[in-house]
Amino acid sequence: MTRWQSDPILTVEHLTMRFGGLVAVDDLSFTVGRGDITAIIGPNGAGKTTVFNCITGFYKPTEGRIAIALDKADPPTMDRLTASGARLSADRNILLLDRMPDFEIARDAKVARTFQNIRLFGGMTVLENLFVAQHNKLMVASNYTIGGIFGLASYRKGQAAALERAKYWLEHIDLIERADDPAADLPYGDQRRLEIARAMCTEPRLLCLDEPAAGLNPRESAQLNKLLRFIRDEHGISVLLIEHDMGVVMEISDHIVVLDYGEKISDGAADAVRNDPKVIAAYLGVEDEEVDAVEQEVMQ
Ligand SMILES: Nc1ncnc2c1ncn2[C@@H]1O[C@H](COP(=O)(O)OP(=O)(O)OP(=O)(O)O)[C@@H](O)[C@H]1O
Repeated sequence: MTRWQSDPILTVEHLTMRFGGLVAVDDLSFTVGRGDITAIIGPNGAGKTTVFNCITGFYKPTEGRIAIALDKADPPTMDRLTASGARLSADRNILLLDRMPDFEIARDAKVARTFQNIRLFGGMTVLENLFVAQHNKLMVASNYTIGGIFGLASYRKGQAAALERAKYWLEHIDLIERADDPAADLPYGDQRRLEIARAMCTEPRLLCLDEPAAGLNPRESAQLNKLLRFIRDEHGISVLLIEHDMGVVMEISDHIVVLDYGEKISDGAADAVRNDPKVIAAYLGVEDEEVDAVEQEVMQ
């Protein structure tokens, strides 16, 4: 059994998102395996970003359930939780993201996200960008008081740990030499990796990346692949990404979910999805009736 079947960290069930009369996501169900790199792919307008916006709390889904399981997911517990109207199960193992505002999804469920367009603080240094990402943790260490910031040993310890974490990620994205430069001065590919490092400084459980390879040259794409593999293999973090660059998707994904017009048309390992006639048809833009013909061609 695959990890997305036996140990899902994220379970999306019957997710529907309507904007007026437009159904952007239509009864979508899929899971994300713990420790897997999972890609959501599909043609423009397929609903990928809308799915991300529902998972990260930017949109409240019209219908459906989105659950994070800290440890092994247990469907009966999930059902009891849904029926109870609460957002956290009694055993504190399952969180229902569709019932949480975005800041709680980031803070409590530990879902981190990057966006299609780069959202670094361009005027701040590279190091400062990684430091501000840890603001929440530092505020906890200060006991949320000014006295804490100036006096508490826990704050000083938290500050030292935040710096260590920032340094660690700068070393792993090969930007330690640029730590004091403004983030806006970095080449585009470096800025993309810095955004991912910034998300990693929040110590997420699930890292959601919206088109991380967009605009990268082949060398930068290779660096990105290496970083994402490192995050999965050395840190065991589950990664969910939206990506149009099929080179990146096929090379690093353990699991691929394909959307078209808001519906799931394929779901499986890279090889299965790559050869799925429905996926080929969606990308080539042929009509439904022509899928059979495409299937025949692929099989030959
Ligand atoms: N806030 C919104 N209000 C109205 N319609 C929206 C909204 N957000 C998305 N849509 C529509 O929902 C559909 C899915 O859009 P979405 O951005 O999720 O697709 P996508 O697969 O991410 O596309 P792309 O690959 O081009 O980024 C599109 O028809 C889009 O116009």
